[in-house]
Amino acid sequence: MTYDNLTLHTDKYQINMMYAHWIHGTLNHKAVFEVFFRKLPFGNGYAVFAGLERIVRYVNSLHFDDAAIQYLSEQEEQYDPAFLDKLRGFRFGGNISSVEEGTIVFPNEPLIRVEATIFEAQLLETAMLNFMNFQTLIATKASRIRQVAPDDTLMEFGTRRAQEADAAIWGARASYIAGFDATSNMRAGMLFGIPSKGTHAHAWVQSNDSEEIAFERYAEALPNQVTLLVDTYDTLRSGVPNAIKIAKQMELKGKRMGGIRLDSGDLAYLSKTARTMLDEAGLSYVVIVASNDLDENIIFNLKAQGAKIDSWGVGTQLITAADQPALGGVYKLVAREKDGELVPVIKISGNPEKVSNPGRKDVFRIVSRETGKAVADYVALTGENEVQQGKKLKLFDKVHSYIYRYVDNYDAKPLLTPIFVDGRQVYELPTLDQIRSHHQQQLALFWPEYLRKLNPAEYPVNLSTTAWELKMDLIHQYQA
Ligand SMILES: Nc1ncnc2c1ncn2[C@@H]1O[C@H](COP(=O)(O)OP(=O)(O)OP(=O)(O)O)[C@@H](O)[C@H]1O
Ligand SMILES: O=P(O)(O)OC[C@H]1O[C@H](OP(=O)(O)OP(=O)(O)O)[C@H](O)[C@@H]1O
Ligand SMILES: O=C(O)c1cccnc1
Repeated sequence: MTYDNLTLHTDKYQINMMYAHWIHGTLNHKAVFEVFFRKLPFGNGYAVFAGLERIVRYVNSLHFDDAAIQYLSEQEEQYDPAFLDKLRGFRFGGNISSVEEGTIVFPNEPLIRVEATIFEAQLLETAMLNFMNFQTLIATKASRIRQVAPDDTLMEFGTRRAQEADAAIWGARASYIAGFDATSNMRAGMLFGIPSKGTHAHAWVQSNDSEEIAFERYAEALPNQVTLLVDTYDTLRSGVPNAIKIAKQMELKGKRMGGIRLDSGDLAYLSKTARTMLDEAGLSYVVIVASNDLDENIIFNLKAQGAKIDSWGVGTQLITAADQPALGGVYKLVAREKDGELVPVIKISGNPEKVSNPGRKDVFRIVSRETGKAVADYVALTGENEVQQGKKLKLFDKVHSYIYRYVDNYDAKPLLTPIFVDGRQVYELPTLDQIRSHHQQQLALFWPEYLRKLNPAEYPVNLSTTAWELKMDLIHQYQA
């Protein structure tokens, strides 16, 4: 069965809560939800926000079609048929603001804000988190890999190991946002305009009578772009010498071999030796590609060992974010309509880190006018004007509030951009290349201490005094 409508791509409890609001006549009460995560993945110092394009497409496409209504009518909840009629007319009519894709983001700041009827806002939670959590996770992983190989070619090779087809293509896109150069996935290439690249598999060599014949025939078929996999039988004794032979034959025809690929064994030793062999044969233009369960740590290590690798194919570890396979982004109610007014709400938890920040908020990146570098992100309640007016701000530690400093002479860049207003898309989706360059500009805003891969400095995300006081007031109210 193929069924592309994502409206039921939600948890049942959302539908049940919508139903309960409908039953009690509270469905049109206004609600404000915010998306944020509490902990950075991979021990990284930042995350790379991604997923917005998918969210925009999803919100625009929301509608309960006949098949969805039929399915809902068969549930053990026995929803009232009048509720199902209500769903038939469902369209998202609220506001969504979001951080733009490629933006560097941090824990405990609002990344997406949804303001709508509780009925509408509740439906969106699951799918939005699904898209944002996965794509942000993969973009962050890709960014770490880019950091250790700033000048090399990075190819995303993960489709065969990805958690199914959507993860493969949206993961390829997230990797490209964060600085990968290409993907092996042709569908991702076609859908998103990501450059696609490929070498060949061991099967190509095995399906020919010899390695040399395999190389010759491959180079004949693809004379303008050929990278030969040299490790099927014996990398240094057979693969590299055969590749050199073919490269020389290509030169006679006025062609140049692209590269060789190493996919097993000691990649540092093999690449250095292969580089020497190629150079001695006058083939310094032939690049060395490596693959085989690579991640940022192995690549960093290989570079430290002096490996002569120009191009990296990274699959499993990237597309599955193997060392941390989920980002814990959440969708929390921060304000609701009560007696016709929007009032802030809080979620109390035994774990102090999980107590939510109440109230409808905005987030600003405070950039020093002296250095051009980001100083802190500042989370303020909507309507607080100090930050927009460039007034002196008090930045205090959220755990030890007696530790504080002041900033002035800054630019405050709002991170949340209006995407939907009254259900209408007001944001023009940028091209993928615009998103990539936005990401590069974002990186340039931060001191390297926040960006380093190992034990990065913690970038401050500060609550405004007013937002902090609101939180304390609500905590005290609940305790009383
Ligand atoms: N010089 C090196 N330093 C650190 N790690 C390396 C080095 N060379 C290769 N690796 C990594 O070591 C891991 C283990 O390689 P493994 O021994 O499985 O490769 P292999 O010999 O190709 O085996 P297989 O054929 O099963 O892939 C891989 O993730 C690979 O990227
Ligand atoms: O190692 P990853 O980072 O996941 O990158 C993708 C892997 O997929 C291929 O191996 P596979 O054994 O599936 O096929 P092959 O015959 O082409 O080597 C390729 O050779 C890479 O090793
Ligand atoms: O093109 C390649 O070399 C490739 C593509 C996908 C997976 N492994 C390798």
